[in-house]
Amino acid sequence: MAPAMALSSTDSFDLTDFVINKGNGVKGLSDLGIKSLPSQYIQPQEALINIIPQKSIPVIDMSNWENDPRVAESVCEAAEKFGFFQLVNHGVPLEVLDGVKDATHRFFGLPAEEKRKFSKELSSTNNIRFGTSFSPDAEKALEWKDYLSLFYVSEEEASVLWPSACRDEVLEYMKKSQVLCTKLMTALMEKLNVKEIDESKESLLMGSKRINLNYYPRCPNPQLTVGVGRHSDVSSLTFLLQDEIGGLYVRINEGKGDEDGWVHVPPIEGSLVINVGDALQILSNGRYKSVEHCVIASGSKNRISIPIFVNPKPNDVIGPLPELIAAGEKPKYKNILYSDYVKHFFRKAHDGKKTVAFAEI
Ligand SMILES: CC(C)(COP(=O)(O)OP(=O)(O)OC[C@H]1O[C@@H](n2cnc3c(N)ncnc32)[C@H](O)[C@@H]1OP(=O)(O)O)[C@@H](O)C(=O)NCCC(=O)NCCSC(=O)/C=C/c1ccc(O)cc1
Ligand SMILES: O=C(O)CCC(=O)C(=O)O
Ligand SMILES: [Fe+2]
Repeated sequence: MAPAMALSSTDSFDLTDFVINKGNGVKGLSDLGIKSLPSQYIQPQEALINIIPQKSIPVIDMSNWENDPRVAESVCEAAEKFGFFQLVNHGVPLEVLDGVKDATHRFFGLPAEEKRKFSKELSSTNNIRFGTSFSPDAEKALEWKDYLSLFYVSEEEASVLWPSACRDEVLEYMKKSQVLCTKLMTALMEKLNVKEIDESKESLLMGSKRINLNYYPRCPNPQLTVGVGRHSDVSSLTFLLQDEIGGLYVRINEGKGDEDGWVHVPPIEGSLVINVGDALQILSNGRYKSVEHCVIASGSKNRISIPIFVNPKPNDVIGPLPELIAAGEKPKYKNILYSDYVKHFFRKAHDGKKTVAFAEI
């Protein structure tokens, strides 16, 4: 490791150049051994959260999925009430989960010049992007996170273009989680009286996938910044694999008096965290909740997480499902081209639940 450094505003060190342009990311900063947080990462006070220690999101054991309908019922209930739950005994092999976690460390352990080949500026395709923070051009304060984002098109494209340090393990994880994805979507749809997932529904619910590898290095003054600011996902469902460090917080009882606050999602070995995204909130006409969440940085450990965002296809038009409107529900959202919705999300800084207002009637 490089000798410990103190960066201050008087140093001639060009942080943007080092972190963003040269591809060192916040991992590069952390590896320098800096002793205090650079001012660019200091978040305004309102970004920091009120934590409720005694509450949690549901943990659902899927062992009896096939012969006990109460398991599917509890998934639907959790998606309605919390928008977030953890699954254990979900059927995705533990070796596959360990494999993709190792691969994530392998990718971020590459030299900056290697990772930078996948940056927006140098990548040969928009479907692959290595970056830092969320939307550095639009943010008042940067976020303490590096990422690799992979939009899945085909095995062929992945085998040619994805980084070899993580490609095989990422593909295996995506493949092995598909059965679980179909099970959950089928149950969530049945509860809405949508009996069959035909080709067009399949496209709307799970027509495209993006996987992100997130790296949150050890941070000096972690309480002054965020790993990821408050946001809701724009997916239909997100499958999140986190390591043993912790730091993910979910909002509960939004705006409902003094219970309003944030609960920790404790790491459970072998579990997957599932959350509803904006697309499913819109499709279900607000029945399933896409809930705000954020990540607090760690002062002592390097954390990784690996979300699979299961989405509509970019060219799908999303809006409340026709079955719900036919049953007499008043639509709460307009029909909107999904790629327009996603572009709107990516072009601004994280701003809690505000993205969905873009689709509200
Ligand atoms: C609109 C997409 C994303 C890109 O299409 P494109 O034709 O390549 O469009 P652009 O290259 O013009 O990208 C639009 C904007 O999004 C930005 N962007 C393009 N991918 C990215 C990218 N992975 N990352 C962060 N900016 C990007 C991109 O930089 C650009 O911003 P700007 O340069 O300011 O105009 C297109 O692939 C699409 O419709 N995909 C649909 C499936 C999809 O990706 N769904 C999103 C699931 S991701 C999700 O739910 C949550 C993600 C998330 C991620 C980080 C968090 O901190 C929190 C949450
Ligand atoms: O790192 C985590 O636990 C969550 C990350 C997240 O919310 C996201 O990538 O959308
Ligand atoms: Fe998220």
